[in-house]
Order: sequence, then structure tokens, then C-alpha cells
Amino acid sequence: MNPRLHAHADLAADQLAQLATACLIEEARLTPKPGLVDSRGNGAHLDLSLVLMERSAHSLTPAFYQLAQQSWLRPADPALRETVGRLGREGEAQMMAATGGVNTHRGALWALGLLVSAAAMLGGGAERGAIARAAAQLAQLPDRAAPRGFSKGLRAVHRYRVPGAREEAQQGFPHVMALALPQLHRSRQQGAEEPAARLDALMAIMTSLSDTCVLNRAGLAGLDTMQRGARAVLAAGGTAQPAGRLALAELDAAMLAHNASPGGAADLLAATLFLDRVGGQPN
Ligand SMILES: CC(C)(COP(=O)(O)OP(=O)(O)OC[C@H]1O[C@@H](n2cnc3c(N)ncnc32)[C@H](O[C@H]2O[C@H](COP(=O)(O)OP(=O)(O)OP(=O)(O)O)[C@@H](O)[C@H]2O)[C@@H]1O)[C@@H](O)C(=O)NCCC(=O)NCCS
Ligand SMILES: Nc1ncnc2[nH]cnc12
Repeated sequence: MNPRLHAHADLAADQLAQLATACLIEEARLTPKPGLVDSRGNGAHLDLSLVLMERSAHSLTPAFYQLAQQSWLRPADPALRETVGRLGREGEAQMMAATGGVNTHRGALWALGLLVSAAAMLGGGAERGAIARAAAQLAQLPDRAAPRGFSKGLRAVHRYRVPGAREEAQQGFPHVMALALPQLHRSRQQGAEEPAARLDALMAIMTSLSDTCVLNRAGLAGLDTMQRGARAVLAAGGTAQPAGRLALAELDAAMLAHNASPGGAADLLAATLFLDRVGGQPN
């Protein structure tokens, strides 16, 4: 690469990494989220806190930067997939070191890592649909260096025969593209303040996601509670409306009663905030 292009790629990689980190922090701070860590407290989690989530988000900035830099203007091929897999695993190790071994953002690193790579593959200026499709192409490629073995997500995917984090990415992030982004833009257009529009986008994801975090902690009953509760919030006019706010409080109480936390949905909200800002005009 010539030196000027190199400098441009470095700057763009830095911007993508800072944006991805900011989206993680904005997701974590958004309040009130049902069952999740937010500015009020730890939700259904004993080992997580807002301070830890923010430390974790910052620990991932170098990984996002490396992912963007190494993916700059490259095609989705097995060589890039293996590089992205290696950088993802290194990023996860950094995150675990920063949190003392607590899994804060594994799913978020997966989703945002692929999207950061995809945005860089397309040279930084692509529209969000193209970025999601490029991320899906990467996710569909085999990573020969990936260790095989047990994960809590895979256990839920097999036990309940549902799609998990892998499938969400391989399908081009349908919960982000078809549900959360349209809801975010609709709520803004209807006059909702930004936090309410973001909470509505989270609700849109929760109406249909098979969140393996919820399944592992609370089974199909917990997942049903999450999906029905999120639908009730949106049917009541969303979180900008008093009735929607009441339905959200009921959903929070129900999630806590199930000891359930929609960590996968929270990751996809961060991905939504990223694509909202990186991928062009509202659709
Ligand atoms: C593909 C990987 C994400 C691995 O996925 P897998 O399903 O095999 O394994 P998990 O370790 O369970 O991670 C999946 C995480 O994805 C989030 N998630 C869940 N459901 C969905 C869904 N339907 N769609 C999208 N995303 C989803 C979720 O992440 C959040 O929850 C985490 C907390 O989870 P956990 O520790 O299980 O839960 P707790 O209840 O807190 O635990 P206890 O208190 O009970 O102990 C938190 O991290 C959130 O982020 C799932 O956990 C991916 O890791 C992978 O293969 N990476 C390889 C490297 C690579 O190729 N990277 C490329 C891009 S960088
Ligand atoms: N706010 C949050 N609370 C709990 N788990 C999460 N995973 C990602 N964001 C989260």
C-alpha cells in the first residue's frame, strides 16, 4: 500500500475502533434495560457491573483497530476469515484479562468485530446493508484455526434447535437490519427522545431473538417471557409513552424473577448503534 493510502487506512481503522467502543459503552449505560446491566445496577448478574462493562469495552478498542486495519480493502476469503478469527480470539483474551475472567462482551466482540472488519473491507464508506452482507460472507467462511469444543451458546442452539450468535451473523444480522434499525428510525421520527428510541430498538430485537443467554438461564419459559414482554412494550406505544414505560417495568420485573438477562439482544443493540452511525442515511 502506498504511504498516503496507509495513513488513510490507519485513520479510518482508528475511527471504526473508537466508534465500536463508544457503541458498547452507550449500550451499557442505556437505562432502564430489562435484566441487563445499566446505570441503575447489575440487573440479573452477580458478576457484572457498569464499571466492568466499560472497562471491558475499552479493552476491546485495540482488537477493533487491528480488525479494521487488517481487513482494509480485502475480499471475504478464507485467509481474511482466519486473520479475523485469530484477532477475535486475541481480543477475547484481552477482555478476559481486563475483567478478571468474567465474560462481558464475547457476543458483542463477535458481532461488532465482524461489522468493523466488513466496514473496512469496503473502504469505510459503504452503506449499512452492504456492510451487513460483507460481515455475513465472512461469518459463513470456515475458520480452520478455531478450537472445537463446548460453549454455552452451542449447548442452547442444539438443545432448543434455535439459531444463535453464529447464525445471526451468517444470515446478515436480521434482528439488526429488519427489526432494530427500522424501529430506531421510526421511534425517532415519532418524536421519541434518543434513549427511548434506543430502548424501543432493543425491544424490537427482544420480540424475536432466540437469545442463548436467556435460554441457558431460564429455558423456553424465560425466552417466551422476554419475547411477549417486549411485544407488549411496543404495542403500548413504545418506551416514550407512559403505558410503554409501565410495560417495560413489568418486563424488567419478570426477567429478574426468571434470573434472565438478554445479553445477546444487548450485543445486537450495540451493533445497531454502530450501523446506524457508520452506514449512511436513516432508511
Ligand atoms: C460465535 C461466538 C460468539 C461464539 O458463540 P457461541 O454461541 O458458541 O458461544 P457463547 O460463548 O455462548 O457466546 C455467544 C454469545 O453471543 C451472544 N448471543 C446470545 N444469543 C445470541 C443470538 N441469538 N444472536 C446474537 N448474539 C447472541 C451472547 O453474548 C452476550 O452474553 C454474554 C454473557 O454470556 P454468558 O457468559 O453465557 O452468560 P451469563 O448468563 O452471564 O453467565 P453465567 O452468569 O450464567 O455464568 C456476554 O458476553 C454478551 O456479549 C452469548 O454469550 C464467538 O465467540 C466466536 O466463535 N468467536 C471466535 C473468534 C472469531 O471468529 N471472531 C470473529 C469476529 S471478532
Ligand atoms: N448491558 C449488558 N448487561 C449484561 N450483559 C451484557 N452483554 C452485553 N451488554 C450487556
